[in-house]
Amino acid sequence: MFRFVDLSDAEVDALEARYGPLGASLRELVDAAIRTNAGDAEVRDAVATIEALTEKLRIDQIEGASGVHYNEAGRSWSWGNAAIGLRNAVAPPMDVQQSENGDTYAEVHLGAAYEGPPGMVHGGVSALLLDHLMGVTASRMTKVTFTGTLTLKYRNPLPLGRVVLSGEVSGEEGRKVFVAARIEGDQGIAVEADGIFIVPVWSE
Ligand SMILES: CCCCCCCC(=O)SCCNC(=O)CCNC(=O)[C@H](O)C(C)(C)COP(=O)(O)OP(=O)(O)OC[C@H]1O[C@@H](n2cnc3c(N)ncnc32)[C@H](O)[C@@H]1OP(=O)(O)O
Repeated sequence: MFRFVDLSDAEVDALEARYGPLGASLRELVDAAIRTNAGDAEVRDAVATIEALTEKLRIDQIEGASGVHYNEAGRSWSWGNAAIGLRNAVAPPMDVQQSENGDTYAEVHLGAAYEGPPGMVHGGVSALLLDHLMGVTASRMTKVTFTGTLTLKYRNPLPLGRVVLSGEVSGEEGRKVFVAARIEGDQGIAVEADGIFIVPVWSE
């Protein structure tokens, strides 16, 4: 499930330097595709070019999904992750910062690809980002935790643009870790979340 890979941090850095720009270009492409007014000929041409690029990348592929990896130094990476995946154009990607006391923080720019109501962030996208940040908060990057229950209160619409997420552990009880978190935009808190994260019995 979590796969050990015999790579040094420098080797992981080199791979991230190779594939990171690919993910960034794809995000630009998604935004451009949503917002373009190009005509029939240009769009047909773009489709052919994209299909040719896809063929090129398909030449050498791994089996299945990207997975979660870690190395001997304890570094962990999940390049396909829907919230933080460096190589995943679906992911903003969110970069979760963790302070010494375990509290978490992330600042993300959500553009046209994350729209739900007009000009607003899709509620499911808020849930995705909160779930991930809260999972990191619960795990403190030292143990495996799975989302058991996530309760969301959508208090205000969240305009597209810069959003800030923050979270902290609010309690622990046996294998259950309770986490509180929120996501806010320029007009204040939009979504509040409470979660119960479980340390699975198999990971103990
Ligand atoms: C660092 C990377 C961060 C990534 C963050 C991403 C977050 C995610 O997306 S995780 C994926 C989504 N979640 C899942 O797929 C979880 C699916 N569910 C499962 O695998 C299991 O049901 C799991 C692991 C939650 C619990 O299984 P198990 O270890 O057998 O727990 P179990 O022994 O039944 O229960 C342990 C305790 O947790 C409680 N509990 C179990 N399930 C839940 C639940 N869904 N909600 C609340 N409490 C629960 C039980 O009541 C029990 O409490 P108590 O000790 O007080 O009796």
